[in-house]
Amino acid sequence: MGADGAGSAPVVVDSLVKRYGGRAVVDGLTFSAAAGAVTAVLGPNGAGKTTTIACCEGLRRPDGGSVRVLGLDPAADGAALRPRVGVMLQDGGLPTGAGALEVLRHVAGLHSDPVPVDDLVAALGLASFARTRVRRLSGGQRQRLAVACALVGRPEVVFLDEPSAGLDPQARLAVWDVVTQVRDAGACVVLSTHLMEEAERLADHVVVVDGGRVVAQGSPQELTRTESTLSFSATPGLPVASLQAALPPGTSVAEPTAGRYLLTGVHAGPQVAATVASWCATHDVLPEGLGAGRRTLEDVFLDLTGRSLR
Ligand SMILES: Nc1ncnc2c1ncn2[C@@H]1O[C@H](COP(=O)(O)OP(=O)(O)OP(=O)(O)O)[C@@H](O)[C@H]1O
Repeated sequence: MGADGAGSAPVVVDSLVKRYGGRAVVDGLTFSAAAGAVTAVLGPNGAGKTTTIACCEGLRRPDGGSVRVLGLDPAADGAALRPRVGVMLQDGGLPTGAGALEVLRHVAGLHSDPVPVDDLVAALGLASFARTRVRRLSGGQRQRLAVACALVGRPEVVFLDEPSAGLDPQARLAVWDVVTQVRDAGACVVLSTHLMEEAERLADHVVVVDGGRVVAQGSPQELTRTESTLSFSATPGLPVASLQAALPPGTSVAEPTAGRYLLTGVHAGPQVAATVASWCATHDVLPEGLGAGRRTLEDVFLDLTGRSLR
């Protein structure tokens, strides 16, 4: 979705560059995020996700390229965007002296048609710490409160920086449910994450970022689609050209990370598996985990960058 109709999308990031001390930590990043969809900016620590989201929120000024949110410049048009955009910062950014519910009520009061606070309290499990001061909340509690504050104003666009980082599995599911509801109500949700599962479960469009650049983007299905893939693990440094030569023409064999072998361009049927097993036997190699399967986003990232997301 996200890349289609980019000109009219609620969020359009075009060739964004952000430098710190002369180093481009965001280096020509382009993507757009559609209404009624979750767009996940997925990448490892330091990939530039927070910086990108901060530029979208108007908290950082781009050094190059442009960001448009609802057709406006977030760095210059903050006052016009504030009522229409929900923001959740990675460190919470909440007043620490007030009680959790007090903070949420206060934020709700800034909006003309807020979501009933009790609904968010129930959906995100905030009741048990409603009266606790923000500074005394655990990281996960603070995180859930920050998500509630980002959503309470029924924003047209929501930016969530690592919304479920540090949450226990139950709280994570609660956040995913709420985000899905907001998306289904028509909002444009942009979130950053390094959690593969979060991107796979939540996102309609995934922008895979590494070193401040987009290395791939598409729906999780598009990114992981492949007619057939066969993989196995074995001793690093096997002669892949020799294995490739033993397989049907069009097959390609790669070792994206040491000791992990990936076959693409071939129908991964029993014959191919048998050929791999036989080649391994000839080379005195035990192929562990030899099997066909859909690639995960983790595989995609690994294949594109040679590194793991975690
Ligand atoms: N204010 C700053 N001054 C200098 N360098 C910065 C600043 N903010 C971020 N960086 C650097 O920019 C790079 C990208 O950081 P960013 O926080 O955008 O990455 P990220 O993808 O969000 O990572 P994480 O998953 O760890 O939050 C990192 O190398 C970081 O150290």
